[in-house]
Order: sequence, then C-alpha cells, then structure tokens
Amino acid sequence: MTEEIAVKVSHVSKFFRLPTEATNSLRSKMINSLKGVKGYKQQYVLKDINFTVNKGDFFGIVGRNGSGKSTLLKIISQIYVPETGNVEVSGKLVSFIELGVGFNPELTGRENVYLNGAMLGFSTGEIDGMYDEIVEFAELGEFMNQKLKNYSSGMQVRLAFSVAIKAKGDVLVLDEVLAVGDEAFQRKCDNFFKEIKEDKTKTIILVTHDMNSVKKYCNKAVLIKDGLITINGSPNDVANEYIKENFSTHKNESGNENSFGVSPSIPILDIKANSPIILKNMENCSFSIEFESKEKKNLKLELRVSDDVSSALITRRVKEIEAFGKQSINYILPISILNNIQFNVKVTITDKDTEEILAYTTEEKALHFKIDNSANKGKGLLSPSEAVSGDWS
Ligand SMILES: Nc1ncnc2c1ncn2[C@@H]1O[C@H](COP(=O)(O)OP(=O)(O)OP(=O)(O)O)[C@@H](O)[C@H]1O
Repeated sequence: MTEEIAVKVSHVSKFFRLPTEATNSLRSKMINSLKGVKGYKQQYVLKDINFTVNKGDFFGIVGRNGSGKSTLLKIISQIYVPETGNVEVSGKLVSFIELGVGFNPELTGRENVYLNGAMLGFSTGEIDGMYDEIVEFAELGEFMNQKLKNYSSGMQVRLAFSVAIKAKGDVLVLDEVLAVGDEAFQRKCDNFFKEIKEDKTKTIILVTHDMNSVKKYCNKAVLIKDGLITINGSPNDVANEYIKENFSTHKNESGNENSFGVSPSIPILDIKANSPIILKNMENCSFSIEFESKEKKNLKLELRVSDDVSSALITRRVKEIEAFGKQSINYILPISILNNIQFNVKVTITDKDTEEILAYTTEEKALHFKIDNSANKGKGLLSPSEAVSGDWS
C-alpha cells in the first residue's frame, strides 16, 4: 500500500538579512551604495531542507535553540516564503506556532474563537460545530463572554491551543513551547496527543525540546542543526542524538572539557585498562568501566568495541544493573582471534526505564588497545561465527 503524502518539503532554504553596520544618514547610505557596500549580510537559517510527512504521521522536529525550527514551521504554514524550494500540503493545515496571531484582546473569548477560526479558513457554520468542543477542552466555559484582555496569560494560551487542536484540520502544526498550562491541562494535552497518534486521518508536525514527548508520541522525527537536517529517522535515534548534542555543551562540575558526555545523574564515566594497552603474547584484554550514579537507578550499559581504522564493530555487549554510588565493572575480552589491529572501547549508559542516555564515552575518552601477537592468526573480525564476546566480572 502506498502511503499518502500530507506535507512534502523540497529543497527549502531561507536566509535573513542581518545589518552589518548602522547607516543612520542618507549621506552614508549613498556613499555605501556607491562603494558597493551592502550594509547587511545574508544569514542562512535553513539550507536545502527535504523531508516528507505521510498522512497519519506524528512527526517531530527537534533541534537546539536557533537551529531553524520555528522558521521551518513558518514556511510550512505559509507565513514565510522560502528563498528556494517549496512545500506541498495536502488537506487543510492548522498551525499553532505564534501566540497572539489571530487574537484580539478587546474582543471576548467567544468572538476570538470565531475570529481565529475564520483566520484559519473555517466558515461560521463550521466554527459553530467546533465551538463547544473548543470551550470544553480549554475549560473556559464561564469566561467566554469576558474580554480576552482580562484573561490570565495561561488562559489565553489554553484558548489559542484549544482552537488549534480542536479545529477540524487535516494537518496540525504545533510549537510545543507554547502549549503551557497547569498540570491538569498538560494531562489533557497528553491524552489528546495519545488519541490523535492513533487517528490515521490526522497528521501532526510537532516542534519540541522534550525528548520524552518525541519518544512517546512521534513515529518519525528529524534533527536540525545549524539549518541542516542531520538525522531523519526514528524518534529514538533523533532523541538520543539530541541529548548527546546537548551533553557536549555541558561541562561537569570541575569544568573539565575531557568530561563531556556525562550528565548530573552520572557525573563520572571512565574506562581504565587493567591489561597493557599494547597486547603482546596475551590471550585477554581487560578493562574496567568506572562511573558514579547519583541516584539509585536501573541502568543499561552498552559496551562497544570497534576497529580504529575501519570503525567496524568488533563486539557489542549490554549489561543491565541497578546502580547507586561509585561503580567499577570489569570486562575481559578474549583476543585470540585478533592480531595487528588497533581497536577502541566505548560505553553508553542509558536509564533502563526512560531510555534516556545518561552518559557516554566521547571520541577523546575512548580507550584504545593494540594487538601485536604473532601467535594470533587473524586480523580484525574473522567471521561472525568467531565474533569476539567476552565476560563481565
Ligand atoms: N525575522 C528574523 N530576522 C532575522 N533573523 C531571524 C529571524 N527569525 C529568526 N532569525 C534567526 O534565525 C535563526 C533560527 O531561528 P528560529 O527561531 O527558526 O530557531 P528555533 O530553532 O526555532 O529556535 P528556538 O528553539 O529558540 O525557538 C536564529 O539565528 C534567529 O536569530
């Protein structure tokens, strides 16, 4: 069965002009123009963005502040025109990406629902049909005849969000940052997202910084970095890569740059060699994984041993443990089938319950070994049946 496309983003690029000098007189403007000085530079915010969202998808867009997510949502919602490329949308698109658009503080809640609905392209009859559901979801029944300017900011957000999600659109574009509210309203939104995830006639595009939401609701996601899509794939891969990206800008308490790859709950992660790192005439390579868990947690340790030259994975082992405090776990890797090879050892520690990555070994902190043993016959991994495994101790 071929999937129906809801939104197709093709080769979209966008730049903004940033002033490079202040020209506050007509004279300097004229001189600059004669000299060919433009007085601004083009800052590319999106660079050749391509992806497809199918009907029924719950599609996540993830990226750090300033990576270009809101600009992309505005292009999808036809608020901005891209410099290159285009966006094709099938069906009616409803977006909730900027607060206050389509709302007038001098009008009542009720009038604002009709105004906003009209701006989204719905007729009065259509809004009549949606009105009760919108008010019920927003829990603002008794306030609908009051002017919007008398609403608290939370109430205004609730109304705007409710119009967006209860409007009968086919594609809903949401910036989750705006979907704030008290705990009860958040729970309601959570239920709504869970329901809509199962509704294969609705398509959602959600920008969020909350990786639990990505894993919980989305079936596909993209990660944007500096205006480029760096991953287009499974929500788990995107969420984990985003967490790693964020980690690399967090220094640990000592401010030591070599400690990148740790988090407040696992502030230390090291791999220490117990055997020499140049292995001659030896059968085993041994090392210990040392880390500290600030809280009692069920953890998943993923050990990866890879060839330094080809990056091929030699072995991957997973161990689940309940850990609290300082830990040291030994690992013995038999090397009898390897020779003339350099390899590295890295570890990723994940919270077993939430699947969040809590710490991982960065390139700089990987432990490297070299095998120089003429008694061993092979080079690298000989065949899958001879895969190197090893033991935890
Ligand atoms: N109207 C504008 N004029 C000039 N620059 C802009 C404009 N809008 C956005 N930018 C710049 O474009 C870049 C991307 O901004 P954008 O708001 O799309 O990022 P974002 O990923 O949504 O960030 P956040 O997570 O903080 O909302 C930023 O460097 C921002 O300063």
